[in-house]
Amino acid sequence: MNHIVVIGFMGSGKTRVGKRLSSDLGLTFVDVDKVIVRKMNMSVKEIFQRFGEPYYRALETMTVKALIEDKEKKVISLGAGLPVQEQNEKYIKQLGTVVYLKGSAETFRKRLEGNNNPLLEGDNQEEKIKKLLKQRDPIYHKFADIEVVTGVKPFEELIKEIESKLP
Ligand SMILES: Nc1ncnc2c1ncn2[C@@H]1O[C@H](COP(=O)(O)OP(=O)(O)OP(=O)(O)O)[C@@H](O)[C@H]1O
Ligand SMILES: O=C(O)C1=C[C@@H](O)[C@@H](O)[C@H](O)C1
Ligand SMILES: [Mg+2]
Repeated sequence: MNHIVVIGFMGSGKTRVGKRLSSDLGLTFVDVDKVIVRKMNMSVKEIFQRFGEPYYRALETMTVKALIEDKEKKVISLGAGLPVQEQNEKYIKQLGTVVYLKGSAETFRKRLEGNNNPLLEGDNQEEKIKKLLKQRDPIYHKFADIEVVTGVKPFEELIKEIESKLP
């Protein structure tokens, strides 16, 4: 399918950018985390706590597979950890045009203050963000058809840049 797929680290703006692209382009917006939360009627944190991370990852893969079969073109934001799971590699490529919102650990640290994500729980959020970003950035880069940097220019300009690069 030829969806528009927004990827990037936690706080990179996948939801905000995805929603805006969908309204500009007249397409439905789908946030994979939200699809799962709705289906399970539980927060991401609760799913991690009750069933464990591998279970959440399996739900992500199921959701992506269903979206590949969805014939209505959409803007889709993927969970930040989804592209990192090897089992999803072949599916992401089948989803559509991938837009990577790249950014610095400092940008994400500021945006993620008070965030409830299970992977950033506890002390030293800054170190956790740096370590995860270092590991994940090359993976996001590998999937990107379009790569833009978030946190350096105003939101409106970022949207214009992405829209000018879309096929
Ligand atoms: N280009 C931008 N400039 C400034 N702030 C932004 C920009 N994009 C997003 N933000 C802000 O950063 C925060 C995180 O954005 P958003 O929730 O869209 O990120 P996300 O990638 O969906 O995060 P998550 O992985 O946690 O779902 C929000 O407060 C949002 O308004
Ligand atoms: O970065 C991650 O691995 C995650 C990000 C969130 O969007 C959720 O998908 C979940 O908390 C895992
Ligand atoms: Mg989001």
